[in-house]
Amino acid sequence: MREDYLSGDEESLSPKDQEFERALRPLSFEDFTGQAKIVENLKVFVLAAKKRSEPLDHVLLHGPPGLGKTTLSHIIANELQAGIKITSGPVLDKPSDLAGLLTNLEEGDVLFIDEIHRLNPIVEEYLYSAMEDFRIDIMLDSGPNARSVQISLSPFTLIGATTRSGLLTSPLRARFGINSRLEYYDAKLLTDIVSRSAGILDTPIDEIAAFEIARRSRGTPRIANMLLRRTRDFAEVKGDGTITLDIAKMALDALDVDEHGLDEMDNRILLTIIEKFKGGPVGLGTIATACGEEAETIEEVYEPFLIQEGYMKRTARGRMATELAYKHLKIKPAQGIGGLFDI
Ligand SMILES: Nc1ncnc2c1ncn2[C@@H]1O[C@H](COP(=O)(O)OP(=O)(O)OP(=O)(O)O)[C@@H](O)[C@H]1O
Ligand SMILES: [Mg+2]
Repeated sequence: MREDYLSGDEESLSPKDQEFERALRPLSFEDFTGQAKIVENLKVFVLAAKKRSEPLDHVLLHGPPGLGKTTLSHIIANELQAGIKITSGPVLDKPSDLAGLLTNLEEGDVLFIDEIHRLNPIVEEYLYSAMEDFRIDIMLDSGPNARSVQISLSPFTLIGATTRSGLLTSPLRARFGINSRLEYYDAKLLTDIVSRSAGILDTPIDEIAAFEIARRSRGTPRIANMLLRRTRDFAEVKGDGTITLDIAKMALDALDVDEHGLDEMDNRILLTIIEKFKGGPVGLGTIATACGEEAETIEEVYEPFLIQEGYMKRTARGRMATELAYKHLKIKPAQGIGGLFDI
């Protein structure tokens, strides 16, 4: 279940979930909690661009799923009072798809390309001149009649979002004037997000219950909102509608979110490294096969959080479980490994 809302794929969400996401999505910088430095900078750049009546520099937003890349892109367009056209890397199959979108942009509009690391390389080449000089050269006809026509574009802002900035080519990356990495949220910020969302949903929630949901949300607003929603179901069925600490704990346990906010797959990954590979180092592909999960998903979704929280390490020879992982799973390191840690 967790994977459904970890993947940002709107299409993978049920219509009810989509409606829910839309209702809770902040629409202005003021509503957007956290990522303070990024937001402060963006506010300045947006204001400056508006003052000069120029389009905002191209923006690259990267970081793990569910931290607010799509949300921020919409906010930037709103704050610029500009139109936004939305597409994604895999959808732009041919240069003509891109050309169609670009020629329809009005001055100052935002073009949002999600999953920009998955652009077809040929399409990407066309994007370079569009980003740099606001023009594209299109080939008309082929064979002896082939000729290239230059089309001028209205100055626009490209916002690219990616969970895998490491996969971007350097020429593409170099063309973004603003490059921001979103970080996981701390429990305090997520408590504010949960409280705000509960307010929008008209669900009474105790502050301490909001904190409990927040601290078990893997540092991720999308997860915090989804856990809030499921918890609200428990409050309505098992309680009087108010989310109390007891209700929150009951719901989170029922959803297999452990005391530290790690979910079933997080724990399976750690357990696999420890039990099957003596704590590592072990390669990502091997872990993936043993866990029955895609290597890409582990690298993009699970691993960043496990590393940030100190459960896992990346070394030149592969992934290793840390002392904290052993403690968390209440496993004593085997002889020879135990010397590494002081448990
Ligand atoms: N800073 C925030 N304050 C309040 N809510 C937020 C914030 N960031 C994200 N959210 C909520 O979390 C949900 C997920 O955010 P969003 O879709 O922008 O993530 P994303 O980074 O684009 O994820 P993905 O990489 O999966 O596309 C949004 O619907 C929004 O309601
Ligand atoms: Mg997104």
